[in-house]
Amino acid sequence: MVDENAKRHPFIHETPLVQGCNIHKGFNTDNRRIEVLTGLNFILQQGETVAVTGPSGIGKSTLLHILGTLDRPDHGTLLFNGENVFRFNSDRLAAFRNASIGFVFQFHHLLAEFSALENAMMPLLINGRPRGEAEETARKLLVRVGLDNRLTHRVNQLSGGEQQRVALARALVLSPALLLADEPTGNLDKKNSEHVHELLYELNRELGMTLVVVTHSTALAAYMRRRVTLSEGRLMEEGKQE
Ligand SMILES: Nc1ncnc2c1ncn2[C@@H]1O[C@H](COP(=O)(O)OP(=O)(O)OP(=O)(O)O)[C@@H](O)[C@H]1O
Repeated sequence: MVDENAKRHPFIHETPLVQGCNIHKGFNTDNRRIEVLTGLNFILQQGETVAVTGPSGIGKSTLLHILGTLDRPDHGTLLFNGENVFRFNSDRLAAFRNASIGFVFQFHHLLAEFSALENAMMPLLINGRPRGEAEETARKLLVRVGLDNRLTHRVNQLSGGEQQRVALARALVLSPALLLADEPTGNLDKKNSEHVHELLYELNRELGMTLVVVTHSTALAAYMRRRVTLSEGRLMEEGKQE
């Protein structure tokens, strides 16, 4: 269907997936306050891939936690599909986060005593999906990330790279609109890192989720179509690549 408004105003785009307006965040430490984010403005379009880089301690994880709605800004608004999510009550915010945002962190918080399949199924079961459906969805994603032969291995029997791929499958089972990754390959060797970089790239192409990756790795940043650097509390755009 043709959007009449878009036809009249071709320069008006659809509502962005995420819009951050004047985001401020600081912390009180001992008897001192540090201002980490000092007025961030950004837009994340549906399906785009963004690398966030910047020196250690500059606030990259802080930004990712706010994007993931795990932490609130001191000032400013975060809109998802035009909705101010920090106005949701805590139950609605938790349900929104569960359904819309996937997380892949360096320390992936998998349950070591459970199998790869059980870990990947977990978000679906928590979401109330029937066990059979949860198992099938999780199995498909684990096969997709190359773990066909590791489905019933316990997490503590898997290599670091394999564990990170389980974490990736788990983050994607609910088809989130936004996938947030914080140093997803920070503890992996070169070969395993490269595999996870390729997977992130390919899964974004196949599934169309928006992907934001915080990384010190120039190799991983190079896979993202957009790169931004956090510097002195602000975001600087580094350029685009198609
Ligand atoms: N809960 C907190 N309480 C106090 N200070 C905090 C808290 N969380 C983060 N900080 C401080 O805020 C600053 C930004 O931290 P953040 O973890 O976001 O940096 P980063 O850019 O992700 O660093 P790295 O690349 O080393 O992981 C740091 O100086 C950190 O010590």
